[in-house]
Amino acid sequence: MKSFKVRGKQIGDEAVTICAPLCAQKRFDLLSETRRIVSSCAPMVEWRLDLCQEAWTEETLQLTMTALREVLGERILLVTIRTVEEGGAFAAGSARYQQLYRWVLASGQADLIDVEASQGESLVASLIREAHERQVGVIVSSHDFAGTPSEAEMLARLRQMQEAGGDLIKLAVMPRDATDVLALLSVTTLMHKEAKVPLITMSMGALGAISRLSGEVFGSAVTFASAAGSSAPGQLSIDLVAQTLSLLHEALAQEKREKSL
Ligand SMILES: O=C1C[C@@](O)(C(=O)O)C[C@@H](O)[C@@H]1O
Repeated sequence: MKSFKVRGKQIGDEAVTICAPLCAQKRFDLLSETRRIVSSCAPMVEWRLDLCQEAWTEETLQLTMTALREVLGERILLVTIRTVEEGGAFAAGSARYQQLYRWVLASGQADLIDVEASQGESLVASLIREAHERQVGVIVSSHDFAGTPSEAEMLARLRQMQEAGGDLIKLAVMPRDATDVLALLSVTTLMHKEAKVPLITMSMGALGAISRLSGEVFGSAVTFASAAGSSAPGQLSIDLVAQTLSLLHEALAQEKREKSL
């Protein structure tokens, strides 16, 4: 697996990066929520733009992005518009989807944007091109809140998102039982071996929580954990996630050191 450098930090090297979602529903609450996140250990923040109910104009969005950046400092800022079809709140259609992302890119404040693969090849390709012109990275993503597809289907989706040109690729699925969690982890390990870009996967809900803690073992580069609100079922509190990740990281690092002696 390759890593991806963003804002001077490497995503996809050994240690898993923690990303805290910013879920404010009103523009008025955004900065106070951002300050709560900033007081946590999150090196990366995801602004869920779809959750913030506001009649955005280019001006208000850019002012908001600038204000967010001021509070976030050097933390990585990912901006996400999650559609209703994939578990989010955005229902305004693809023209508005593209317009909002264009304004986000024009603000010069985002480090990464999340583009759903289901938006279709041509929209995904043009958003990737526009993002790259502004040195912004793109996570191409796919979410299934209704279930966990077969391993073959999950692998095919991941390969397709890599083909589409994502700098990172992300798959979130909902387990019905423990076997579904194993299927997601198994696909993650397989893809981790062949992928040319960092991979982010999660099995959602309480059943899948283990997948949010075990990225270093199976090959998922980023985990979403809650510092000021949760954006998906199964997200755990950031402090517990950070402790568990470092426990596992230290165990793996120690074994590596011992083997190299
Ligand atoms: O794609 C993802 C992953 C996620 O759905 C999760 O399960 O943690 C949370 C979303 O905010 C994010 O955009």
